[in-house]
Amino acid sequence: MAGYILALDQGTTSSRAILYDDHARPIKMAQQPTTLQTPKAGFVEQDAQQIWQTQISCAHDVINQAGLLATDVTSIAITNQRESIVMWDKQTGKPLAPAIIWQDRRTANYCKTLAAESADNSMNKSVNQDINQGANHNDINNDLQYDMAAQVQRITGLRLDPYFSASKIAWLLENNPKLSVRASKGEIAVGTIDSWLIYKLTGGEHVIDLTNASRTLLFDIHKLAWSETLCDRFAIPMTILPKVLPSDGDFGKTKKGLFAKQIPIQAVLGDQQAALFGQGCLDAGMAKNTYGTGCFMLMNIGQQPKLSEHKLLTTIAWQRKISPTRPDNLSFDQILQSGKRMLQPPKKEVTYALEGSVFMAGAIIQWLRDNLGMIQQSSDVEDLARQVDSSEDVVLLPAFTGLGAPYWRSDISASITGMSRGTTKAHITRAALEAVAYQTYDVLIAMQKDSPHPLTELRVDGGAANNDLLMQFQADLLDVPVLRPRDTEITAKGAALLAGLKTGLYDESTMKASWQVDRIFEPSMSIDAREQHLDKWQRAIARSLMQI
Ligand SMILES: Nc1ncnc2c1ncn2[C@@H]1O[C@H](COP(=O)(O)OP(=O)(O)O)[C@@H](O)[C@H]1O
Ligand SMILES: O=P(O)(O)OC[C@H](O)CO
Repeated sequence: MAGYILALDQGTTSSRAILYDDHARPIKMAQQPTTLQTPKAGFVEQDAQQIWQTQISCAHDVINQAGLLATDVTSIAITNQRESIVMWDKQTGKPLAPAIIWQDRRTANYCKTLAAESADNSMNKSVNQDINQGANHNDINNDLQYDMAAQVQRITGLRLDPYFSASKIAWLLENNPKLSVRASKGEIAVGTIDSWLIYKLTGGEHVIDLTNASRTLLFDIHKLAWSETLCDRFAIPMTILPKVLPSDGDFGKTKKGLFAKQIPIQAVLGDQQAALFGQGCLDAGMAKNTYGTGCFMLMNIGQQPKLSEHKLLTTIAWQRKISPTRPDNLSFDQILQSGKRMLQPPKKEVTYALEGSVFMAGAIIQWLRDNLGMIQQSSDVEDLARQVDSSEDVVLLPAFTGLGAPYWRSDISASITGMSRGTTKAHITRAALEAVAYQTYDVLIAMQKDSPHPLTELRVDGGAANNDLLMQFQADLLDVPVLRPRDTEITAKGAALLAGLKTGLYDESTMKASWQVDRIFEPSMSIDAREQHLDKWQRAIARSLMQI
């Protein structure tokens, strides 16, 4: 079978389109930057039309640059920044507000108030109904009164935090009475970035994949459906939410005239889930860390949605149709002769992941570049940091938008401490890189407590994973080998692989062959040095948590 898969990767800082051939090899990429707006403290927005325009323009460019025709493309796969939301008019498709981006903290107080609330009786009743109907809720005692945050975690696997979509949608409705009225009349649609792109690509489908739905704070990860209880709690009419499909579902075809032929959209995954898939972390216990704008460590935990006891998230890694395997010793003829009972339909299997979300990683480097002008481009950071042997006592605590996992403190701010008269920008940039690795260390420690699987290696990807100094320091801190694949555009590849496996363009051997190691960073730091580093970080964190 021949053909190409067009993967669309809509990230926080850019839109990308990559074409993969029938061996899942990337043959061409087009990329365009997108702009973040921060109109007020805590607000982080993007122009939804710019997201669409850059994405579709990359899609056209990459096909042209590869010298292909749209007829050569068998499927589109989409992967995207998660949690960010777009609200649009169902009739005209016009965005009704700027996209609110995952980093936005405008709803911090709202979430804090909700988190402090005890669930009222009606809420309890409703949640208990959810609990009784759902098969796999962990540790549930119906007699207990749960507070809102605990209920949110039980239903969604997430935390009551402004990071997720629900409070962003609630904010838009609350602050725009007209929108609220129109929402109740079913005139508007809301969705995450995958939904928005699919709507624009197909000219009207209002759908979302399960992994993106699992980041909204409105989705029951046990029952695999929108939670009526949480939609009520956030006052979000369920009619404005998209229809949820499996990650390898049929998301519709591109509308006529967009490409020379109508191309089916056959796989959609949130970007971190796509990276887990693309890194080949298909077995429970395998983990990856993506160093992009933020840093997201995900560990495959298999088919049970175990809730974290250490402030991590439980999220849906993917839902795929799995064809039942044929009994080894029987031929298809024998199976047919023994009756149709053995020919079961494909199962839809859900895989879950534990996740530690760190809000600022590569974004710290952007801050050094754009706000302090210390470097011209992000990749310059390594040479500058190498001008000194250590960051000495300098610690950069990157709480620019609060701290994510495992602290979840939206109320603390960023700081640089430990500077002396001799401190140079090289020390500060080195401390910035170290902060990325320290945050990952904190997530890993929480993950090890939650998971029965000891981490034996960490697969890495994302823009900042190209930084050798950072990757070596990461391996030293974690004390496990860090494996960087040759192709660090793993997010797009993960989505493309899923589409190819669904359509039969790829098989398991394509999947195996597509992951090749570029470099293994072996831990080499002495125990003493490692402890000194960690001690310096932990003291800075402790000081900062006592702020306010
Ligand atoms: N060599 C590098 N060292 C450290 N950070 C880098 C380097 N190259 C890129 N980055 C950072 O990586 C991020 C871009 O990575 P990418 O995976 O494209 O992010 P996203 O998908 O979030 O848009 C930017 O924040 C940039 O500052
Ligand atoms: O755009 P990225 O790669 O920084 O990813 C953003 C995440 O999906 C946010 O949860």
